[in-house]
Amino acid sequence: MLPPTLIGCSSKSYFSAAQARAWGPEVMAGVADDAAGTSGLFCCPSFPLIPTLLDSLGAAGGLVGAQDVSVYGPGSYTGEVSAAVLAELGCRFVMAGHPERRRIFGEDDQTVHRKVLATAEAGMAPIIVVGEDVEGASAADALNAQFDRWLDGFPAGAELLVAYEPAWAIGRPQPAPPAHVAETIATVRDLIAQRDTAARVVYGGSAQPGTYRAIAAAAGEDVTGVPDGLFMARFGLDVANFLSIVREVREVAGQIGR
Ligand SMILES: O=C(CO)COP(=O)(O)O
Repeated sequence: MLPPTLIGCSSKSYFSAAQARAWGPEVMAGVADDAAGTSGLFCCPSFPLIPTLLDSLGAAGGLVGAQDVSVYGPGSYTGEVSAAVLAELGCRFVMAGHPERRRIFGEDDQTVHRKVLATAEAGMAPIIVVGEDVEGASAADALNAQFDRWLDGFPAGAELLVAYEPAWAIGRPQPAPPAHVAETIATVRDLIAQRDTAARVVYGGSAQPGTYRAIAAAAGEDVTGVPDGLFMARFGLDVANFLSIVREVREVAGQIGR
């Protein structure tokens, strides 16, 4: 079962090798005095930087994931990285369905679905990045379609991390409005409850200091609207920023008994 609170950073293709070498140990030092330590902290770096993060954050109890995976198993697929080798290295997660993969690299639902199944079959947890592409479009409609198409045949009881990341809120100065996030996280939990998966849900899309507290405030009494953590890119690259988000999420999650 995944940790109850998950706070992660996808470094996309931002990190240099030197930055990746520094990030893990600096994050570990920053949580050394925290009872929760590295529990639930994760990083999804680019492929060549995975061993670096496994040797630091991964060896200290944090989790490491890949940003992509081949739809094929090991074999004659030049340039591809199989789920088997990611699992062998020690990855716990593989991302699938990110709007950048769909928009820039043309990945369709079938490709996302194959990557989700390849990840689960190799014993890792897919991070499905779900959400509406256009501001104002129905999040529930988008989520229903993505859950149906991407999780068809998903193994019963397998681990899954759902990242609600509305495409229009990624790479912006501010995240999606907290009330919208809280409402949609509750919808994600409904969809999860309809399936036999051991899933957690996080919010991503310009997530930054203040985001988690604001979502929790917007959710109010209905704590089903509060995600199990956050998934950053830009605002997680800087260790001081990442650590301040870790402290905030842990404090607020503790207040609602997570
Ligand atoms: O795409 C993201 C994580 O997958 C989020 O990106 P930003 O945090 O830079 O908006």
